[in-house]
Amino acid sequence: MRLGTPLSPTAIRVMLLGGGELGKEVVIELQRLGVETIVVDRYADAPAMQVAHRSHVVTMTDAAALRAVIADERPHLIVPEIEAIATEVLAEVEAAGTTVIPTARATQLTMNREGIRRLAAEDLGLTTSPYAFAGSAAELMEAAHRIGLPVFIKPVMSSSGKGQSMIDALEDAGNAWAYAQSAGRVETARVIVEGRIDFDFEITLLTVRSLCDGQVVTDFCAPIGHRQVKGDYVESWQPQAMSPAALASAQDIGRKVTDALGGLGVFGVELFVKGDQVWFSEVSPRPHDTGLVTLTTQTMSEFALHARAILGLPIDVSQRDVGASAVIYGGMDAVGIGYEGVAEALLVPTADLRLFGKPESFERRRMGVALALGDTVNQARERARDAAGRVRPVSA
Ligand SMILES: Nc1ncnc2c1ncn2[C@@H]1O[C@H](COP(=O)(O)OP(=O)(O)OP(=O)(O)O)[C@@H](O)[C@H]1O
Ligand SMILES: NCC(=O)N[C@@H]1O[C@H](COP(=O)([O-])[O-])[C@@H](O)[C@H]1O
Ligand SMILES: [Mg+2]
Repeated sequence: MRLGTPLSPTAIRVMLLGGGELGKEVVIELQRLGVETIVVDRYADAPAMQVAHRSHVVTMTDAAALRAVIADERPHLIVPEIEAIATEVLAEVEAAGTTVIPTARATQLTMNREGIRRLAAEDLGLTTSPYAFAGSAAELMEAAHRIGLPVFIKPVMSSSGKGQSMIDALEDAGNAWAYAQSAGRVETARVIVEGRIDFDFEITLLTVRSLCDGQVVTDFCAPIGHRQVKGDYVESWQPQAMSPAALASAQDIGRKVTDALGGLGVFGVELFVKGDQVWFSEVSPRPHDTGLVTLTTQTMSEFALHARAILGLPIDVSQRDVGASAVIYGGMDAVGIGYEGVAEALLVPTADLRLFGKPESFERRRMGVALALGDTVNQARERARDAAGRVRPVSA
């Protein structure tokens, strides 16, 4: 693809659907290459909007509204950034000649847990947790009984743990159903019920499909370990030590899943690991929140890798340093909050920060992240947690 000058007839226009913290870093990388960037999200002043050429506030689950903004902007590339988009519109625009990253089909399959789970387990034969889908509280209870407790319940369309719960008694099925209905990213009366995998650790295997001499090649970043609380990541580190057999198996799964989804760009392949055994959990067809750590550990962060790969440019997945990330939550429901303790946080050796600039804080909304390096993963984790803990969100 020939790059051009933004805001001129030669411009390459990239539209992000979703403008959170992950999209913000992708936009910054695209800006560095002189790409014209347009960000669409459900609310004004989303992080990526603040660094893009233009932005639009659109209900992206509304097919007509999404169609209209795409027709208006005529982007060359559409980059979905969040799990709440009317994906049928992406299939339409792809058929009409616009590139969807990685592909419209991949976004359709991954936006709904049912699509990706059936592809992985039933078509590709990958090992996953036992699972069933339920469309009512009664079906949920029946599925939980069949799979065996404890089970995880998640809305089929959700992310960052929204609407997710774990139950270890059948009488809690009704509450889990109600919670899933109330808190998913999109209203859908369907949940996945998954048996619990008793893993030693879980990883994100960032897998990149890029062009090399006109051929698609697959590269893997070093595995990223992470810790989740209430279905949301709170800490990540790179590399996660694992046996050669488990790593080979993880890469084999990563390759199979991303080959099946196709297209170009970064994928976050989520895997559970116990000894040499690896289970596929899910995959994001875009940069992954746990991959924020690559902002400090890799030669090219996952965001730079995504920007380069989708433009058909060469990439380098090498890791330079051992590092970690720790999430900074808002800790309060308030608009336009302040951040104290930033100087103290940056006094932690090697520490760096990203404050996303989200206009509104919620108790459990991710507002920033601390990054740090170390001689060991443990040292990097301690530093990142220390730095994150020194940042104190305060109301206006
Ligand atoms: N079947 C399972 N067995 C054990 N742990 C699980 C299972 N399913 C989910 N978890 C735990 O919950 C976390 C979140 O689950 P999952 O990734 O499916 O949710 P999500 O809403 O898509 O989150 P995100 O958008 O952050 O990836 C997992 O990373 C894992 O820690
Ligand atoms: N696990 C997926 C993930 O981390 N997605 C990231 O969070 C944003 C939404 O945040 P918000 O809910 O605070 O608006 C998304 O836009 C994306 O950047
Ligand atoms: Mg996940």
